[in-house]
Amino acid sequence: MTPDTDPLLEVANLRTTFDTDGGELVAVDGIDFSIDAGETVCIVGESGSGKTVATESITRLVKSPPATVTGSVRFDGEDLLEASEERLREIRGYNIAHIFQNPQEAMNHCYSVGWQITEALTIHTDASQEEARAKAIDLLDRVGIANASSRFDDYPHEFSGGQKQRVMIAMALVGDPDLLIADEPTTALDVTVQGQILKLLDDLQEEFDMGILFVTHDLGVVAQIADRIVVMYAGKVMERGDVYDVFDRPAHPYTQQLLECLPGTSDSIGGIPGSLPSPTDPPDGCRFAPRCEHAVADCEAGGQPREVEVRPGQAVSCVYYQSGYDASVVEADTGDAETSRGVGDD
Ligand SMILES: Nc1ncnc2c1ncn2[C@@H]1O[C@H](COP(=O)(O)OP(=O)(O)OP(=O)(O)O)[C@@H](O)[C@H]1O
Ligand code: NI
Repeated sequence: MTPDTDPLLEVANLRTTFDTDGGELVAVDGIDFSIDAGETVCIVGESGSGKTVATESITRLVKSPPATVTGSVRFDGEDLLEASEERLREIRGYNIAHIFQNPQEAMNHCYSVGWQITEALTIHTDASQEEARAKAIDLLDRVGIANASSRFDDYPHEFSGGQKQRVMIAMALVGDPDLLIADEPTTALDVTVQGQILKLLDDLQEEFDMGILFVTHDLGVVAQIADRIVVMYAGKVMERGDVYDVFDRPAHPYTQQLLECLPGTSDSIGGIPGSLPSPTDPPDGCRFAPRCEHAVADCEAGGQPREVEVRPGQAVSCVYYQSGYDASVVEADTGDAETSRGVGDD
């Protein structure tokens, strides 16, 4: 357990909206989460839940306008939403690194990968070209690019998809970031390469004591890497907690359904019935209520239910956990055979 120190990143009441022709689109609607050094937090949720917008709001990568970002994002004691654009550029190049879902888009085709990796280092530190080159080659080697020194001057198109993703990781890690934000970094890759990259992130995390914020809708990946999990739905947090607790005893019906849709389980085909509500016109009450088999009238009134802690560190935003309701109605039957692992001494 981490001692009682401030988290590395503390996001509070983060709200990101876009001005669209259809009106104000609320992509992220007042969410909170934190990450400690050395910890991996996964944000999960269906497509369109606001995962990417939330993570890109942290260093204000979302374009403004049309985006408006409010709330607070404290990183190492500094509020990034108050920081100047110049300061943010410095932070992005050095303290908080991003790996984007699509390496094609994030890389510049006109420059060699070596140049692209070293650029951040030469801009943000007083490293010489030679030092930067040596570090880049070391990183390329460590992310598993064979013959790294001879590939330094190759251009992006000379690398396969999996290699490009590794190059992206090298690029992200060159400044020894304190926080790595990885948005579906392995989705496009085959399972073997995906496994290698997850292992690599894990190794590097241990070495650098990096915090990792990892976005995915693949709960299999979450199971491999997460310490804690934040379940997002339609711009809101539905549930959060230690990954073992949430997987063993998911409290929110949405989390339960997500877990039932894991590949290999009986309901995995087709996903959760229904679709996300309109982000320009979200429903009253719990955002998930229109798709929830347990919903009662109170689920469809007021705002998203306030979060209730169901066990230390695990909190859920569901009417059934409010006073006057019987949470056993929604409590998951996770099937003891599948989760026979002993619940620790928490
Ligand atoms: N630049 C933008 N302008 C307007 N709306 C946007 C913009 N970027 C994202 N959105 C909207 O914000 C909502 C959240 O999108 P976001 O990309 O964060 O979802 P996500 O959870 O990352 O989904 P996925 O799993 O598909 O990546 C969606 O309704 C999306 O259409
Ligand atoms: Ni996304």
